[in-house]
Amino acid sequence: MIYYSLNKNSENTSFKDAVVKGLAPDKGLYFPESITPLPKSFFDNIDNLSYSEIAFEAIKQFVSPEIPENVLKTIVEETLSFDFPVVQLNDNISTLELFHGPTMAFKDVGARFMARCLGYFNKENTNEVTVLVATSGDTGGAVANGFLGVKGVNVVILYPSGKVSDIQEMQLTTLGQNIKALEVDGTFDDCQAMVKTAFLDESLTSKMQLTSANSINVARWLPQLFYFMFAYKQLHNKHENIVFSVPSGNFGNVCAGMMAQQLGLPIKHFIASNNENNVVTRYLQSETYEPKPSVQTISNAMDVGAPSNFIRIQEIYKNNFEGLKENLSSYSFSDNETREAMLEIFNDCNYVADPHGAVGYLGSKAYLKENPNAHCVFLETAHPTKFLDVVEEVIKEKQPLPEQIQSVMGGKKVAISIATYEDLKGFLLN
Ligand SMILES: Cc1ncc(COP(=O)(O)O)c(C=O)c1O
Ligand SMILES: N[C@@H](CCOP(=O)(O)O)C(=O)O
Repeated sequence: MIYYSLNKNSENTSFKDAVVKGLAPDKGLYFPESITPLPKSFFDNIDNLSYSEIAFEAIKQFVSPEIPENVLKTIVEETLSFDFPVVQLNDNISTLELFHGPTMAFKDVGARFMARCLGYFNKENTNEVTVLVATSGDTGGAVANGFLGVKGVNVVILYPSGKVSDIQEMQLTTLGQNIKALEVDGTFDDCQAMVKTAFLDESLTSKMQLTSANSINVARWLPQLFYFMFAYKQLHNKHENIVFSVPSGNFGNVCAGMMAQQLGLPIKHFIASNNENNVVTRYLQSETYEPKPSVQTISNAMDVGAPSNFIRIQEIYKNNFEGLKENLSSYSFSDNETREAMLEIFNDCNYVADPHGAVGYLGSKAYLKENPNAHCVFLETAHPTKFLDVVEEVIKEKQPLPEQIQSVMGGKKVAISIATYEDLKGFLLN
């Protein structure tokens, strides 16, 4: 597949180069040159396909010819070694649980897929690659886990000090080996801006090969389209009019859902469910795109003021505002509403949701008021115990800790404090 830069000021490139570079030289995100829908028979036959078979068919065109089919099969099978169950909460609302991987958030699939692609491309390369990651909570842990011990790859994670949960912080600061954590005096947007600046800094890029493991990177972002296909497989015999409510921050996940739809997946509509960081909710109301500094919320991984992937969404819709509005609704909710939703889901559905999933639930309810015939699936993007304080305080019940969470408890935090881009540069050069 050929990829082009959305800033339209760099040369087109291959999948391999897009993965190894992360961001185009003109600072644009890469986007595939074409999307060929899968045949109708693929969707008609989806009941007979395993998750790995679905994923293989769905991603093949985006990674070939650089990743041969036999290698891709192995990458996909290794990536998807856990479950993605849909749980029905009532007649109109289900949740797709995306937290059964090693770090218990939906980032595990993209991180594992990308680590394997980079490992494959790096096999014969003796040069080391430095993977820079900005995280508001979950990407950092997933990338740390996915890339731990990968030969020739150094990972540097930037996270906003005091703005991630305790468990998220342990997941990204305690592993050691080739994983380094930088605790930034700032917000997630500051971390993301520093990472993007580093890619453009020739005094760095002339000395080291930098890439990104944020959804900037197509190998991290595109595998997220699998989720929507996995949910469809589980639901299409029971429900028509499937609508996905995606708790959104950097907008990679909902944009990946739109890619699944471009491949032919019959999705009726998307809902981008936001916390108070609601640049896209405001855009759909006013047609004015006005990023603002992020505010801190209990759904911290969505505390993003300037979402990276919105430009990819604009590209899918060719900047047609009305076309986008037909396919995407967006709502924004306060922390109080989120807490009330967590309690309602617990009392009415006997289900424990995390704050991000609860925002997705609220988006489903808001949409259903106007569209009562839809079946809404909100993505449960992280396990509730990653946000133990908030969850236990709201539902007033102790939660058992899954093995994946227990395994990082009590680890020794190692992180270097930084405040400016110059600090980051100094760290990388040393
Ligand atoms: C738990 C959780 N939910 C939702 C999101 C938002 O996803 P996206 O950035 O793809 O919009 C994130 C962060 O990416 C997250 O970690
Ligand atoms: N919410 C994310 C922010 C980064 O998103 P990404 O999908 O671009 O990596 C996080 O948890 O770090």
